[in-house]
Amino acid sequence: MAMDARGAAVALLDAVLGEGQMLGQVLDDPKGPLAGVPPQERARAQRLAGSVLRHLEQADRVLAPFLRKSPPLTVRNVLRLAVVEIAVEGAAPHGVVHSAVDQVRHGNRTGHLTGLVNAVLRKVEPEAFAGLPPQRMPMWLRKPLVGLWGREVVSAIEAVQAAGAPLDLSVKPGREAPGEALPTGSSRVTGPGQVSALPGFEAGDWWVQDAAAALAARLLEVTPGERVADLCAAPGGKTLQLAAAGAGVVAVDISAPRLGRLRENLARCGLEAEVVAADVLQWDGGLFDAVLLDAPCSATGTIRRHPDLPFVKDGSEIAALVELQAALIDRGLGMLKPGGRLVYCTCSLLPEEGEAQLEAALARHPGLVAERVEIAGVEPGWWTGAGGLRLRPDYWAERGGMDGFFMARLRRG
Ligand SMILES: C[S@@+](CC[C@H](N)C(=O)[O-])C[C@H]1O[C@@H](n2cnc3c(N)ncnc32)[C@H](O)[C@@H]1O
Repeated sequence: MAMDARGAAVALLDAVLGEGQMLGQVLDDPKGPLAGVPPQERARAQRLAGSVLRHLEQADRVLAPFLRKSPPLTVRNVLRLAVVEIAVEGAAPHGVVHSAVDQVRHGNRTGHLTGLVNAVLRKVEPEAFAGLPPQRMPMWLRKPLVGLWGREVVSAIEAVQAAGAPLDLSVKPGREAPGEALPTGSSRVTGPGQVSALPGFEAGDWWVQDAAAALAARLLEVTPGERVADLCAAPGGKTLQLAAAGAGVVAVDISAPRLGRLRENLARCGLEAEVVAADVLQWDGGLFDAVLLDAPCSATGTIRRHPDLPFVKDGSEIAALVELQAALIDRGLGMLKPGGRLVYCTCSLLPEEGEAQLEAALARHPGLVAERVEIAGVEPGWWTGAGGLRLRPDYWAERGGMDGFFMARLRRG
């Protein structure tokens, strides 16, 4: 029997919480647990698993009084899904309980736990959910952020993360996109739906890109005809912006599969760029008027779109990333013509991948300056004293927030 959306959601949760896999990895794996699940069911499963991961702490709190002994992970995930569906998704309890019992009955060596699942789900009070604070970030991330911005800001970020992310679109000049126009020029679509079904998708009038991410290319302010390198470019949101602004773009990334997506995006939107598969640290493409460097990072600014991240990452890779980011900055600066500019950005909340990288780059390169420029919709308070732009998920909280990002524009003397 083909797996339905609930079964697929539990399989996703098992892979994230049991095997430390990211949701995208599991969904893209042709031999993974979701192989053969029809697209609509997969999409619903992804949405449900995401909702559970955003509310796992509360679900466990609500379930705890009724579980003297912790059942196997897959049964816990069935219970968590049921509680979240009722309390957060507003599903009818009767159908949810019936489905949960059914899943456990037909599961791998879980049939003997149907009675427990039935009894627990009939006792829990999903209303108890409402009084609980939003799920906290893991301590390795939360602690430094509380030190930096205080508890209130961190709680506001967590509230935005729990609500999930709307869909932001960057619009090709002269075209239109559905949704609400944001102050920085992106369009925001709320509510679930298939991206490819939105008006203008086939025509390539817009592409999906978080509103905060879209500010990096704006900060670079390219003009038509400039030679621009987009380093670490795939899947290409920023390449599309630079190409749409009329620059001659060379897009470089180390990952061939991700560059495949970049090429698809260029083709759909009728835009052009030279695409190079290479390690930026080894690549020599001559000199450029401007460079955009979107360096690999902890991606801790994207938790509202990637609720699996806090359960898979533990911060152990950050030191190596910080080293790589500094090497990439130095390489990118070396590609600039005299007087050229480089925008460095990361979708990280952590200062070592943002503010501290700016400070260290300025110290390593005498004559280098950080430039602050006017960007429509960017509030003065988002700039740091050193001339970087710190974007936090709780900015525009009432509208659904934005990704956390740090970006800075550096000019070579
Ligand atoms: C944050 S993502 C880039 C997102 C992209 N700029 C966009 O706007 O769609 C970071 C990218 O860096 C690439 N990458 C990591 N190390 C690299 C290296 N040494 N050389 C080139 N690309 C690298 C990864 O493959 C990944 O696609």
